[in-house]
Parts: sequence; C-alpha cells; structure tokens
Amino acid sequence: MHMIQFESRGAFAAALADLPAANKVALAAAQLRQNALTKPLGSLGRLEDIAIFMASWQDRERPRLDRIRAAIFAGNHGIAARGLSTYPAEVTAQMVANFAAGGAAINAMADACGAELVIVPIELERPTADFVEEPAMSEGDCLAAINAGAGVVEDGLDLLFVGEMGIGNTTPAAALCAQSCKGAVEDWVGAGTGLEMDGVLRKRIVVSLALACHGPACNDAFETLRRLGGREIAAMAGAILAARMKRIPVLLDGYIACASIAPLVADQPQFAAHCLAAHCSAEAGHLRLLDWLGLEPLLRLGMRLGEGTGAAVATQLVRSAIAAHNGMATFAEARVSQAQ
Ligand SMILES: Cc1cc2ncn([C@H]3O[C@H](COP(=O)(O)O)[C@@H](O)[C@H]3O)c2cc1C
Ligand SMILES: O=C(O)c1cccnc1
Repeated sequence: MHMIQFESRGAFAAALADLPAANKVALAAAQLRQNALTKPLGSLGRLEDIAIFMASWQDRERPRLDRIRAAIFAGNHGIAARGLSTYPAEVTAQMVANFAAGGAAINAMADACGAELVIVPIELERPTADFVEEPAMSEGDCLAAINAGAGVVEDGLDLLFVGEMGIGNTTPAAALCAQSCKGAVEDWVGAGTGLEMDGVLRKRIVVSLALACHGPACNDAFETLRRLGGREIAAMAGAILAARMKRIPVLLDGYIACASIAPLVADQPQFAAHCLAAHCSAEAGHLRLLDWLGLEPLLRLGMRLGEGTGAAVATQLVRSAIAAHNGMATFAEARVSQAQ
C-alpha cells in the first residue's frame, strides 16, 4: 500500500465512513490457540485478549511485534497566550530539541520498549489561532496536520503509538471532549502540567467560550478538529485513522492522544476498534473519556506526561502477551492433561 494522504476534507470524511474491520478468522484462530495453551482456561486474563486483538488486526493467528513505531507530534497553541499552562509556550520547541538530543522521557522509554521513534514538529513558529475568537486552524492547515500524521504510518508496522508535545494542549483536548462527548465542561478540564484551582477555573471559562462560539458549527470530525483542536492533535487523529485504513493496531496514550479521536468516534462509533487504551492518566477527564470510548485502560500509574510515554510502558505488556501466545506449548504438544 502507498503512503496515505487525504486530498481534501471530503477524502478524510470518506475514509472515516469506510473503516475496515478486524479479521474474524484470525481472531477465532487466536482464540482457539489461547484455549489450547498449557494454562487453566482464561488464566492469562487480559493478556489473552491483547494477543487475540493483535491477531485480529494483523490477520495472523500468531501476531508479531517486530516493528513498533512511536510517532510524537508537536504543535503550538494560540490559547497558550492566555496563561493556561504552568509552563511557557517556548517549552514546546525546547522539548523538540530535547527529543532530538535523546534527553526526554519518551527517548528512554521508546528505546526500552523497542519502538522506533519519529518526532514530527508541525509549524511550531506558527501557533494556531486563539479559538475563543476564531477557528484554531484554516481548512488547509488542519488538512496538512492530519496528513503529517497519516504520513508516518508506513506499511508493515506491527503496532503504532502516538504522542504529543504542545504547551497548552490539555485545553483544546478538553474542548474536543466537551464538544464530542457532551456533558459538563468542568468534567473535561483538568490541571494539565499542574495548574492550581484558579488556573483550572480560567481554563473552564476558555473552553466554555470556545464551545459557545464554535459548537453549533462543529458538524463533523474534521470541522471539530479544525475549530477546537491543534496541529499535533489533528496529526494524531490522522495517524490513527491511517493506521485503521492499513489495519495496524494502535496503543492510545493519555488524555490528549485519546481526545484527538473523540470527534472521529462521535461520527463513527466503531472508530476506536483498532485501539487499545494504554493507561488512565491522572488528568481529570481521562477516565470519563476512556469510558465514553468504551476502552478499559491496561494500566493506571498516575502518569500525566504525554509524549506517548504511557503507551511505551503498555507496549511491554503487549510484548509479554504475544510472547506467551506464540511461545507456549499446547496441551497436546506438551502432553499435559486437560481440565476434566
Ligand atoms: C517539560 C515538559 C515536557 C512535557 N512533555 C509532555 N508535556 C505535556 O504537557 C503539555 C500539556 O499540559 P498543559 O496543557 O498544562 O500545557 C503538553 O506539552 C504535554 O505533552 C510536557 C510539559 C512540559 C512542561
Ligand atoms: O494525559 C496526558 O497524557 C497528559 C496529561 C497532562 C499533561 N500532559 C499530558
């Protein structure tokens, strides 16, 4: 298959409306294999589900984990000028330099889990517009960001995870959730990098104003991403959609990564079927969002970093699940007696 690029918002919508499903034959074969392995039925718990899930998207009874790609997208946000983060906006570019130098958490953790790391800064010198006043992105800018994401999804990947860096991006993440999943604004707004209550209250007001301004016009996933998202957020959505089109399984990271697909799930309830939730972050709203997505997080470690770090940890679980699934003997092979 070719590199996926969406020529227009219509092409993006068309792809979202025509999602491939998991392979039921591979799923059934993997399930049969799990039941034949030398362990009490179901005794590897969710590790069994992970192996079967991987088999169903990779079209093989015994899934592989040879090529894992971690794609980290960076973008800057107009709303950061409103002081909604505990860190200044220049940290986005400084952290991109840190990623390049190998000094960030995701450098160490991608290495530890065996993922190849790609860092994609998107127009950092050109922050999105302040979405209290106007849409965050033009149609062209949003499509370019979506395509920056889709472009990292090479053929032959066994697993993809995405992460983000963008000072202020828990605010657009909250706006996307409030718009897509509905409910009260305060349910979706959290402390991000560590705001005190007064900062959280300011953030709630910004999200409420943004919804009042753009809510009525958010009539599909693209428009919601364009008005309320950000470049790194649109890129994650584009990458996760492109992965679906290639039937590559995805491990979702924290609040912002999950929020990036909320508009897609609002349009297509089955959209997250190729995704596992790596962890539940400490950001208020993530648990509610995972619940709305219908995903049970694999881990709950109190992490609230982003950068794909939660997914990097969960990749180790996927590795263990596949190792057991592929490497264990069956009852017949090992001549072990079955349950009576
Ligand atoms: C040094 C540093 C490294 C980070 N890596 C991820 N984030 C995380 O924090 C930001 C979101 O929180 P808020 O909305 O409060 O700005 C994003 O960049 C996210 O990736 C970081 C933040 C900082 C300061
Ligand atoms: O949930 C996350 O990934 C997260 C939370 C706060 C700040 N940055 C990322």
